Amino acid sequence: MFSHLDVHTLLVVFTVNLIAVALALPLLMGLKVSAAARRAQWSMGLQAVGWVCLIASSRWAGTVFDLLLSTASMAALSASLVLLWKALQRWISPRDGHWTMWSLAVLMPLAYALGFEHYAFRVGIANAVLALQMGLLCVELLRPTEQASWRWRALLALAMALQSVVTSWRGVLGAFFTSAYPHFESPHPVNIAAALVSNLTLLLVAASLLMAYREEAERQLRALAITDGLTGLLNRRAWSERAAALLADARRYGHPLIVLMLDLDHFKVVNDQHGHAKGDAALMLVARLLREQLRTGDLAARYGGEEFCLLLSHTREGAAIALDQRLRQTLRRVSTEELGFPIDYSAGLAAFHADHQTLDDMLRRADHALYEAKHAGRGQLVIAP
Ligand SMILES: Nc1nc2c(ncn2[C@@H]2O[C@H](COP(=O)(O)OP(=O)(O)OP(=O)(O)O)[C@@H](O)[C@H]2O)c(=O)[nH]1
Repeated sequence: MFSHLDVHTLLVVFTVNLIAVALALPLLMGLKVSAAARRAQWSMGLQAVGWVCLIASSRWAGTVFDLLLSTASMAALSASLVLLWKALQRWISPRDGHWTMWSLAVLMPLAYALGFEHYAFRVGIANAVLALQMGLLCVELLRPTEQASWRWRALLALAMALQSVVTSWRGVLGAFFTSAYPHFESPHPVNIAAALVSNLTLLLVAASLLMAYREEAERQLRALAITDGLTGLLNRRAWSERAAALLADARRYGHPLIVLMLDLDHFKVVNDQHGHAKGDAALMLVARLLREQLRTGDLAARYGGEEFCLLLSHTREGAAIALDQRLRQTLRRVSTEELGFPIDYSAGLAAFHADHQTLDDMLRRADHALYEAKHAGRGQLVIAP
């Protein structure tokens, strides 16, 4: 059915489409994108360079240009898969393994160039390594993860699996049936099928990369909506929603729970004496220390300008007082070391102890205790009755 198709034309069409996709991605995504999206863009760009070099190499078959261009092509194709791997690491979740991918991308073109005179060897090894890299990408994509939707992962995995199969076929033909596949444009049915599959998988890859990029942008927007821009802590609204849910759990299961409100002391003086930038640095430092000191499950928010609010779940008064002391000492020491002046805060603590209490009740009690701490001379914790 496909025997009248011409491999050279199919591969040229594929390469033209590949160039179009490589140019369209930065246009559609923009140039100021995340590291993952940038790597995906470069991956398609390198793949296009690889195919242009490979097709150009056939013009100078058997010459030194053939050696140079086809080796460059193998290097570019293999490196493009490494970049795709690195994009996936960010989009799916960080996982080691890029050293294996990089080693393959360095060793394969080297072996290809050194064994250039031995067609069966170089075609076999190049296609085997490319197919292996695609297979590894496919496995990585199919690994269960909560972080990325299965739709684009499945689409990209399908593309990688198909491409890996046809690339292995090419390798087997080149290595063991050399007379049937004397060059990469040979009109062998397997080669025609491979060229058709490449055109199909290009579409799948482009679509899934755009879906992955959109998903990442949506995730970033959602994160922006719930976090404070300066400190990266939860903002007041997000904290209140999550705190209300934790409070409902505490009420249902009878867990102890604490609300702790912190307000930095004499912060206006910090801004006036050291400048607004140092004031911002102080707020970021407090946020960093809170992140370091709190347990998973606790919630920290920047509640107002220089006010922070903590919800400590499964925590009794004694443990909260110990946390306050630890945090206060660390803040005094680290602010002196890093900012050049000490920072302290006043705090109000409210423990959950009455079944009918709402989050607003606890916040009111904590706020009142904080007010008393300020009036009692600052730099201290007051426990609400
Ligand atoms: N640098 C910086 N300063 C902020 C930010 N938000 C609020 N502030 C400052 O925090 C200061 C709060 O001042 P006040 O409410 O008078 O409180 P204070 O000086 O800390 O005094 P006490 O709370 O009574 O100890 C103001 O000078 C605000 O400009 C911010 O995002 N960055």
